[in-house]
Amino acid sequence: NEAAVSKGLCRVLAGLADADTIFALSSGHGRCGVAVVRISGSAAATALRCMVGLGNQLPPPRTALLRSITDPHSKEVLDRGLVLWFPAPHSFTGEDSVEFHIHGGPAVITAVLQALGSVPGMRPADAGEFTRRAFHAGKLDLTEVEGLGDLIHAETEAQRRQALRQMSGELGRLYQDWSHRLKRTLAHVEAFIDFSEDELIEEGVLDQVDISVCDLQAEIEQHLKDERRGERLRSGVHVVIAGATNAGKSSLLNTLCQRPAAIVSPIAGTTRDVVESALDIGGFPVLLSDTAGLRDSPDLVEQEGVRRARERYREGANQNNFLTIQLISVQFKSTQPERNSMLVKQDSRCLLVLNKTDLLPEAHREELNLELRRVSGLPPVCLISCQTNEGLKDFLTVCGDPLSGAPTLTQARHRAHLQQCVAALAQYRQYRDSDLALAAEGVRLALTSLGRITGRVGAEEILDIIFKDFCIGK
Ligand SMILES: Nc1nc2c(c(=O)[nH]1)N(C=O)[C@@H](CNc1ccc(C(=O)N[C@@H](CCC(=O)O)C(=O)O)cc1)CN2
Ligand SMILES: Nc1nc2c(ncn2[C@@H]2O[C@H](COP(=O)(O)OP(=O)(O)OP(=O)(O)O)[C@@H](O)[C@H]2O)c(=O)[nH]1
Repeated sequence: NEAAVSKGLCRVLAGLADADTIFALSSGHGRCGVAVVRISGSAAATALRCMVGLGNQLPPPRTALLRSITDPHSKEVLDRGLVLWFPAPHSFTGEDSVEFHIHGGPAVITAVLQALGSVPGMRPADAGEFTRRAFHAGKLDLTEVEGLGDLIHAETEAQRRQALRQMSGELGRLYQDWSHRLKRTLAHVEAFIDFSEDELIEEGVLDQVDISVCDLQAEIEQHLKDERRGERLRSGVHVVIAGATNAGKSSLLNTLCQRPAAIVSPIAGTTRDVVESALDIGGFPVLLSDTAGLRDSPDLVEQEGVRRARERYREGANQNNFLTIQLISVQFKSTQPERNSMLVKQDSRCLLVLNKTDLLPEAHREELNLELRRVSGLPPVCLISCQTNEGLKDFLTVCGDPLSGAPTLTQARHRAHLQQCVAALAQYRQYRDSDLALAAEGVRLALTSLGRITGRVGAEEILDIIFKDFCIGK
């Protein structure tokens, strides 16, 4: 009972906290031309009235006015800036909101924030609190909130595009559509359970349900089969260049990052340390590593380099955002160690690239390509030359894996819920003939899993996780 009381108390306190009016600097910190201070909550109008001379009226909604902004107590003018009034519910948060667009000097910002803090009922916002309020007001679903968070962190074009699509509700709509279909399906199953004995409902209804469940499961499974492209784009890809000594690994790194980051020399075994460079390849954020060429060497320093290279491949084997470029020189045939240096485990996350094509007569290319496939068992082979830059464009296209039209899964969280959804649909199919109540429960579970993605179910527990990456003022 005590626990219940304290839980209730917490909820009341949380309710009170939510009733606060919050304010924050929404533009970035540091000197800037214009800074935006946002205010949201029931006291927003009060703050506006006591800091801006407006007479008796509030300004027309969503219209910028140039006004003096004053301290509510001393009446001193703090700045002259633009003032906007967004009455509820037509604001970002859905609450009464005000914006001050002021000059970006640190002293101006501090003075305005201090003045706001002195207005009763106002407090500084926590990180992500404006967006949290927008979520609670139903302005955004969780996938849109996540999209917004990603947009703020986006560093490359492809990241920006993916985040914007998600923020605009593309992914949310897909999950919402699946939810609606499942709800209809569940209604049919429940109707069948309730009414079939009275023969008020025909047998065919369940066949229809079977088809819907099957179709949906297939669609979700297809959506899951994306090789985690969306997630990779979100978090970036780690690419390691592997291969024998002198294959041209350092040359490739230098060509891609357009600066002499790694030492290139005709002496085999030049690279020892792992050399890293952050790149933007076709909009994908990529961390590229050059490693020591794999070979047995009596040189102690080179042995350490080879050990570090192997360690890097091993680390990568367990990460899903890891790609290996297996680089091979066209001269590989003549050198047995090159063959030995090929990575043992080769899969779709390993790209076979053939370097130094400038040394290869045109007529020999196809032959070599075939030979390579035979030796490596890998399908796509890119042919490039770091000397002439031939083939690099095609190589980047293959690497860049540009975004296709369909909305992509972007978060491991979504994947987990979708997998639960598929498992629950399988439960329907398993019990459909033996125990229809249990089968219906499967459909209900599947619906719950989908609801968790958009935050219609059990949002509170994950809100804190999502918002921890948000900045203050967002
Ligand atoms: N100055 C300023 N710029 C900004 C924001 C902001 O809050 N302030 N944003 C903050 O993220 C982004 C824009 N997002 C916004 C989203 C919704 C509404 C809004 O007022 N929505 C109302 C009315 C919609 C309409 O008129 O169509 C609503 O949803 O009811 C405002 C900004 C980026 N730029
Ligand atoms: N002709 C030709 N030579 C190349 C090409 N790419 C690299 N080379 C030369 O091949 C030699 C080895 O290049 P590196 O980039 O140092 O090779 P690496 O794989 O990093 O070598 P290690 O550090 O020994 O593992 C250098 O002399 C390069 O100039 C190419 O496309 N064509």
